[in-house]
Amino acid sequence: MAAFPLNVISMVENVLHKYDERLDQRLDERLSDNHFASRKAKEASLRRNEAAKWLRNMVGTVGGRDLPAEPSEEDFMAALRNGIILCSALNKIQPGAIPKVVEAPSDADVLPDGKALSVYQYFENVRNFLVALERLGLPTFETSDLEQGGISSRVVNCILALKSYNEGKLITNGLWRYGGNARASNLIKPVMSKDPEPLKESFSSANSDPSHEHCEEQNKITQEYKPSSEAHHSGLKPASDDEEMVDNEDVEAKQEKCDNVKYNAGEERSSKHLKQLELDQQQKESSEFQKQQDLVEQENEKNKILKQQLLAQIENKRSELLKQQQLIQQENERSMLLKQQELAQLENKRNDLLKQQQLVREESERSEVWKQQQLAQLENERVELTKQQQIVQQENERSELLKQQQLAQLENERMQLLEEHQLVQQQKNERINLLKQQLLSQQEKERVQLLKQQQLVEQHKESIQELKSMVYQTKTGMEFLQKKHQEEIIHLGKQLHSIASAASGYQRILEENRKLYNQVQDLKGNIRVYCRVRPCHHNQTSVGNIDEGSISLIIPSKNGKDGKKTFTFNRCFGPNVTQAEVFADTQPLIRSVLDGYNVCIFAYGQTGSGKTHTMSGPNNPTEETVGVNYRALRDLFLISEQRKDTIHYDIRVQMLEIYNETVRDLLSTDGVQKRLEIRNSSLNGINVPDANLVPVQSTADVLSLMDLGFKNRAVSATAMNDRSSRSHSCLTVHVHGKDLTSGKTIRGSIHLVDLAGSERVDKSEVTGDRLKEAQHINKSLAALGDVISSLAQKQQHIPYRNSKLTQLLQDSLGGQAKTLMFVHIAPEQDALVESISTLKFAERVSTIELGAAKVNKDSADVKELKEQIANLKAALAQKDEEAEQFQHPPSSKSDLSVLKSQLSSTTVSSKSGSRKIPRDDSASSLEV
Ligand SMILES: Nc1ncnc2c1ncn2[C@@H]1O[C@H](COP(=O)(O)OP(=O)(O)OP(=O)(O)O)[C@@H](O)[C@H]1O
Repeated sequence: MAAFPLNVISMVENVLHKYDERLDQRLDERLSDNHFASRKAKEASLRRNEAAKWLRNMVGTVGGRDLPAEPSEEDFMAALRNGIILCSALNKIQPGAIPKVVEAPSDADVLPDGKALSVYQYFENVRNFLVALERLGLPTFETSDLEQGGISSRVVNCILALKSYNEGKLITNGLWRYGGNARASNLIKPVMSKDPEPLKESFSSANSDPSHEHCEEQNKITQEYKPSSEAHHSGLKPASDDEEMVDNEDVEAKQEKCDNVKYNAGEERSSKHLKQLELDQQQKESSEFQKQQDLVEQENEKNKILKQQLLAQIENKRSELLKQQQLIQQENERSMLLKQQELAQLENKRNDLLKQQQLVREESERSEVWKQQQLAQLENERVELTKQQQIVQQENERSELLKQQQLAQLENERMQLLEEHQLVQQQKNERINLLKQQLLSQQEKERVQLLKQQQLVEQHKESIQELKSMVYQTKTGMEFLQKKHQEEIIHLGKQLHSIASAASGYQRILEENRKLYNQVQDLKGNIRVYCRVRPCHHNQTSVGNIDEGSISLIIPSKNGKDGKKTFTFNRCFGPNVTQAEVFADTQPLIRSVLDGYNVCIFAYGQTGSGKTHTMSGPNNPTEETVGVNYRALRDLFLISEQRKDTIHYDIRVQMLEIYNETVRDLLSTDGVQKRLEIRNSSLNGINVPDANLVPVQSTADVLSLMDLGFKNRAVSATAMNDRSSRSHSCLTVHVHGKDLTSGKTIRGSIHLVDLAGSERVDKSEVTGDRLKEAQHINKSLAALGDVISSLAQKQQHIPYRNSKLTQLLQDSLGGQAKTLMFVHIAPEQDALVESISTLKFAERVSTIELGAAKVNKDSADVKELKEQIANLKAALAQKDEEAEQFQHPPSSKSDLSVLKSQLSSTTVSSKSGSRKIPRDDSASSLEV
């Protein structure tokens, strides 16, 4: 947690601690102050109430109407301020003690000036009262004590003293606790009284007979409670009936008391009674005290509860504060965490975005390059197409022209023949008509000249004979002409037949040509091994001399004299060889695939030696740097396009991966990587039925499928190369062709195999899964070596079943199949051991010697084949000539119907396939 919240917490804790301390202190102070003050107030109010109660008893409720039973200090002072109640009470105790009391006007009485009596007018009452008290020796107070702000306790003390005096006077007739001295008693005189006797009387008889005293007392009491008329006379208002009754009861009780006293008269009884009274008084006081103590205790109890409540409240507040602190702390931590998470998320998002941007950029660059390539390709195709269209058009035009010429010629001939025929017929008719006319005239003449006519008949017979012979001659001439035409038409038919057979011969020649072509490929070797050295990453190269067919490695020795090891292959490519040069020897095999052969191209070598570079090219390939895969596919589609008039090709693609001896479909789009089985069927040969076999129309189609395949391919990191492929990938193009003339079908395929890195296990510093992968890779590569070398040695048993790789490629690794292996080595000095092991493997599978021997052995055949090809070319030239001849129509005339039938049969045979007798010049660059 940050330092800031800690400081805050400690500060809050300090403040709380101090607050607690102060709170405790104040509470204590308040409790003590409150306790004392409330106790005092309580006591004061008790005393005030007691005084009020006594005064109300003394002056009656009516007289003391302004004085409530339990008055507040204010009310109490206000009620006594005019001194009437005080004077009345004193006069009750000591009648006539204050002879003149200034009375308050009754409610009905209204002063002349309409105002209440002023305070000063009552001052007289208070002053007289105080003087009387002084005389009685009772405690007094200042007149100002009755005003607001005065000391009420002094007034209350004074009244309670008067009360005690009265009680004492009633009971002990002068022995009372406030004074009790004779001086005080003697001093009591009526104030402003003209008749001081009553006072004198009462105080002078202080030590007289108790019974007398009691009687006196009774008299006084009786006097005190005289009928209302007397009370009225003494200045007090008459009491109400209830009050009167209570007073009477009091009087009766006192009377009874007096009677008892009388009854128990005597010193002893009197003293006992006094003691009893004192005890009562003490009990009363103690009960009073007890009450006060109880009140104090109750107060304490209440204070305790209050304190506890306060403490509980404080505790609650403290715990609430603590909770709030914790919540704040938690909130701070949570917000810190959230901030960190947000930051992390933002960072991740930023990284993702950067990656995506990078990917998008790469993708767009790549697609741009591909677009350009495709555009170039399309342009080429378009140009090619235009050329072909032009050629076809010219051919059509030429044949159309020929036909028209022939037709025109035939029409001319027909017209000529018709004309000739009509002429002959006309001559014949004319002659017949002439003869008829002559005969008619002759008969006429004969009729006329009978004799003459006989002679003439003889003459006519002779001329008819002549005419007959002439008609016969004409007929014979016609027949001769007819015959001649027939012969000519038959000759034309023969010519057509020979042209048709020349066309089919051309197909046969093409077929033979294909065979010869592939025989030549065979002679070059069915298994060919090429070595390729990639550019060195630093100066210390282990590669010595590289010539066309061999490569030597420099073997350093400890004695400083370096050794040299040479390896021989079909061809060796140095670091500066272009991709086109590498592909040059592969190119003829693409035609073989379209001729129905199986071809297998491998890239072998340790990780980082350049396998992918050879097969696919660098990361962003250009027209010059694209690899074998692209070039092979480009040629495949180009040749199939060139042959489209004679053969229809169906091309399909499969892309498989062999990882840890399991076959997986790299063109799977559902994301599920199933383990696939390799099957061998009599119809389709070796195949993987569950893998996707996608029909393609162009190189672009294959490239997009390859992209999908590369994405699906398992690529994992090793200590040597972080882009190392740990599986074999196999792109297979299946070609199914149908000859449009003969209906024959052709099946061929090409496998483009990028093998997994061939490095040794110990050097890869791998364990666990990686070790298992490496073991599987090495095992399958060894199995491939075994199969190829067994094939090269023409052994009886070929161990195809030792690995999934050889099982999968079985159809393309034997018989007529062609195998090309590009062996890659890294030229660096530290890769020397690996390079030697790679080249040894390659030499083992290489058939260079066998191929060479075969070339030597069959060199005569090659010559013969070359001669055959030359002969075939000559034959083709002859056929061309014959075709040329066909363009010139026969000059002789023959029967029209025969000619027509010959022509119609020629057209039919032309439709059935010999319409065009191509030399296929456009394909000549690739074909042979
Ligand atoms: N003939 C070459 N000319 C220029 N650069 C090359 C050549 N051959 C390989 N390289 C470069 O060397 C590096 C490693 O090559 P490449 O990735 O093709 O090796 P590899 O054997 O396919 O490795 P892996 O087994 O990891 O796939 C790449 O950067 C590649 O571009």
